[in-house]
Amino acid sequence: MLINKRICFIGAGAMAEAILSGLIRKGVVNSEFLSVTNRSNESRLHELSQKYGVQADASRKSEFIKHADILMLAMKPKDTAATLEEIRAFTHSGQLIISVAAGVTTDRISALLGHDAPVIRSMPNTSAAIGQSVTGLCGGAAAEAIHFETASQIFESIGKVFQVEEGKIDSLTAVSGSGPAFFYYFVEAMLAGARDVGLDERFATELVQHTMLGAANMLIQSGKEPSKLRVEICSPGGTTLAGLDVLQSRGFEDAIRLCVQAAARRAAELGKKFS
Ligand SMILES: NC(=O)C1=CN([C@@H]2O[C@H](COP(=O)(O)OP(=O)(O)OC[C@H]3O[C@@H](n4cnc5c(N)ncnc54)[C@H](OP(=O)(O)O)[C@@H]3O)[C@@H](O)[C@H]2O)C=CC1
Ligand SMILES: O=C(O)[C@@H]1CCC=N1
Repeated sequence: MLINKRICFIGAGAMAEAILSGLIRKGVVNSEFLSVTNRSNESRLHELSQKYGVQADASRKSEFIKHADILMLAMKPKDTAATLEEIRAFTHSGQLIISVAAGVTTDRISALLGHDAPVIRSMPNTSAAIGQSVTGLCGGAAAEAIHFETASQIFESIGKVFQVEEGKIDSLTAVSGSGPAFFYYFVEAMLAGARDVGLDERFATELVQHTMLGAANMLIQSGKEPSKLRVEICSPGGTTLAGLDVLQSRGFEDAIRLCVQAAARRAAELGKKFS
């Protein structure tokens, strides 16, 4: 066991489950040190308590929060203000606050808490569910190296961790937070294309899954630039160039760049909207 601290999750959704299951699976925190709270869904708390052995009793919400060393804010950005107003009386400046809420700034969280507890803002992604998240971390004014170390330990249990300045976290959100969805959309389109050229769905799914996996591993293991890897596949007058010509003429690169820009803009807008 690496972290000997009580962690209370405020929010019991998909992201909370991905993180707490990673912590337990990797033995970073003993399940007895974990508590989970939500707004009203008691059956969800029961499910998490049965599945992971965490403390999840709706009637003990204020007690869990008071006694926690770390509060993990895992509610939707739109619910952050109401939630912090509800729980602030049970929080104190000796706690480490870690938020996963997209767009909500550390200043905003501190203002809502009304004290100067250290705040770390994180941006994981849904691959956390299989221990392969990419998580960005940034800190508020009171966050020190020790707080980053603790947060890194937590998020390393569900994948890779990168520390960034807060000014860059909206951009990171667009790339690694939303990125899996953009990738899945590309895969959906590949599957539709595979059907168009006469492959049956199950076979096409296997072909596409393993092709994407191999290509992703090539990117990491070969150390080559993606453009070089792409060019290596293109035979003059061959199939790949025939396909790429269509992507280029249909503005594929522009579409992806505008997509990432729009996502980053929305992260910033969420921050303003909930500030
Ligand atoms: N999905 C993704 O890819 C990523 C999401 N995130 C962030 O993670 C956060 C959580 O997302 P996700 O897990 O998908 O959300 P969910 O909607 O699955 O879960 C939200 C949880 O917040 C709880 N909640 C709301 N109000 C309160 C309250 N007052 N007190 C305690 N709990 C409360 C809800 O409880 P109840 O059900 O009872 O209403 C629910 O358990 C979001 O802020 C999102 O931006 C970050 C990175 C990636
Ligand atoms: O779509 C969203 O707002 C969240 C943040 C990153 C992934 N999902």
